[in-house]
Amino acid sequence: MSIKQDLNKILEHSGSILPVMESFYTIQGEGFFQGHAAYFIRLAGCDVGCHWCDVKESWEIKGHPVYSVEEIAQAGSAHPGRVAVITGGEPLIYPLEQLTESLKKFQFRTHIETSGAYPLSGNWDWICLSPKKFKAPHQSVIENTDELKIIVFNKSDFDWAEQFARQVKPECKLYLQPEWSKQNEVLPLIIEYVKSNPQWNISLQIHKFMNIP
Ligand SMILES: C[S@@+](CC[C@H](N)C(=O)[O-])C[C@H]1O[C@@H](n2cnc3c(N)ncnc32)[C@H](O)[C@@H]1O
Ligand SMILES: Nc1nc2[nH]cc(C(=O)O)c2c(=O)[nH]1
Ligand code: SF4
Ligand SMILES: [Mg+2]
Repeated sequence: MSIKQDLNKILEHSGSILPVMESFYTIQGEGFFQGHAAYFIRLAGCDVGCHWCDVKESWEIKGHPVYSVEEIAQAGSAHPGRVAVITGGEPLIYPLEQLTESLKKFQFRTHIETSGAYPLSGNWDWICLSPKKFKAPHQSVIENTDELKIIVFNKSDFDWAEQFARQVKPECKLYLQPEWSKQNEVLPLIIEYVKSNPQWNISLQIHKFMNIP
């Protein structure tokens, strides 16, 4: 079955059940909450197709177990941290109201990592938008973004980043994150860019340096 057919089967349940590739209690390695303990829930399924995606195993829905939103939230509640980060895959391919409602019942703060390629759903304490050239982000996500995180693959990405910086709300945090395999090449450019444009910050994927999930 194609991802579309697998997706439609899940969508019949209106977000009460979701496919989970993995979940883990770790340290947020990126962006504004970098260094904070957080419970990550990685939903399966993405059709954005970034060629440099560091979790391509998350693209397919098939083969990943499906759980109720209560089971998903309950599993995380065993840990002392009270930040839940929903990532993927592209989490917004699913309606996420029921998941965020369940997480709130367990006193979680709800954070999302998204490309914004689908309309916003769910009740979020923090929205991190990492827009992609391969599928443009929805206005509903852009206007509610708390943190804009641009992946820098080459020097043309700085102008591209500024297009989004103009669209987010004024208090939105701005981050430039090197594409992992291009780090040696682009990090010096990012450093110079941030020194000249101090409204931007650098985000490195510190979990990869610490060898943690
Ligand atoms: C795997 S994605 C999942 C969430 C969502 N699909 C998205 O792209 O925002 C999680 C974060 O990792 C970033 N990311 C993915 N591959 C990367 C890479 N090779 N280097 C740096 N960041 C990467 C994404 O841009 C996103 O901010
Ligand atoms: N530690 C850690 N921090 C992260 N921040 C965003 C991640 C993601 O894949 O969404 C991620 C991840 O995979 N691990
Ligand atoms: S949108 Fe996110 S999960 Fe999907 S391919 Fe791009 S980086 Fe990977
Ligand atoms: Mg990751």
